[in-house]
Amino acid sequence: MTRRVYLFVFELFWVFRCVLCKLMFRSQPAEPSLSFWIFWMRNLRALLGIGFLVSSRAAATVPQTCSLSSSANRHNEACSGSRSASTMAQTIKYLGQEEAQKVDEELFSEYGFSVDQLMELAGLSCATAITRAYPLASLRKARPALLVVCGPGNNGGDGLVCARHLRLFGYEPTILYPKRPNKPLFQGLTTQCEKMEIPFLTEMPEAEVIDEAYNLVIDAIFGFSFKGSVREPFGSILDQLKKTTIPIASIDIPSGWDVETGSADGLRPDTLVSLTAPKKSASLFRGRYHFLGGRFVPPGLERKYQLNLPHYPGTDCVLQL
Ligand SMILES: NC(=O)C1=CN([C@@H]2O[C@H](COP(=O)(O)OP(=O)(O)OC[C@H]3O[C@@H](n4cnc5c(N)ncnc54)[C@H](OP(=O)(O)O)[C@@H]3O)[C@@H](O)[C@H]2O)[C@H](O)CC1
Ligand SMILES: [K+]
Repeated sequence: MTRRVYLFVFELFWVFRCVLCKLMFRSQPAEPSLSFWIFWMRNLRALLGIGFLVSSRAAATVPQTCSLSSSANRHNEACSGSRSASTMAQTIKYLGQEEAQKVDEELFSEYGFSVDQLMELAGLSCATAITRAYPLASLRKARPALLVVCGPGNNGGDGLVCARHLRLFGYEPTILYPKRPNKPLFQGLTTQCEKMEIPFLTEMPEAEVIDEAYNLVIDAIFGFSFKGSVREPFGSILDQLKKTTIPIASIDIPSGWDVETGSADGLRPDTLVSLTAPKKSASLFRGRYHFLGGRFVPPGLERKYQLNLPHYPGTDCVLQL
């Protein structure tokens, strides 16, 4: 925060200096030159800086249920692209349900990707985001235990991949996978997790048991194809999750939320990892960490849907918005 204030003061000083120069020397050329554009871009940046400061202050007043770690922010500040990523978050397109499904279909039909390929990248992004927001050293329980709750669609598949990578990163995930599709892709992902010695629960524990046993819940129940009111067994599962007090990290959409309009009495995740591009309901997310993952969008597709994705720093597969 202090660093942001210094940056802001510096930028304000820079703009005043430019304005003064303009007034004294009237040096603006008749044809807009590069320096003219830089001058106005700087002005715009400082104005956005004001908005940024105001909004981060507002976010600091949102009540938090957990104070695990600020390392996600520290990582972000260490990355050269971090500040521009925060500013650019305002220009990223937030997708409606139909549009998200169209982008997804096009990735397979027009761009030649397979589901398991993208699921692997999506799940890896989610696991990486978890390591940023909840590093092993910050966990409060003696064991780095996490609960991953997986649903019947591809969001659940992302959860299985995420669990496998988290296991390799030194966490101890346990999976609840109550409705398993009869498809080779999901059967393979389940076998991989079993071979990684990740335990599977046979039923959803009570909220108090979850709070006692785990540091974090990863919500991979529903993604962008969720519709209508929640059917069992997921209604009871979500009821327990709403009662837990440990942080929840949701993959793509907080489960049970309408993809576009959210849910007034739904889950209140601490972290959201939006995949490909945030969905409309993500604008209602009030948790601490919003990440973008799924760094696989070809430029033609990004242009077609005007996604305005921010630049991921270096080789990172995830970016904090
Ligand atoms: N391009 C990308 O960004 C990628 C994202 N991925 C992930 O995929 C999901 C979207 O996956 P999809 O399978 O289309 O949808 P869901 O995961 O949301 O699951 C749909 C199933 O959920 C059940 N469902 C739907 N509504 C309800 C309800 N009201 N109550 C209970 N159950 C519900 C339904 O299953 P049934 O068996 O009951 O028919 C749906 O079939 C996206 O969000 C990302 O996480 C990919 O991994 C990679 C590409
Ligand atoms: K989810």
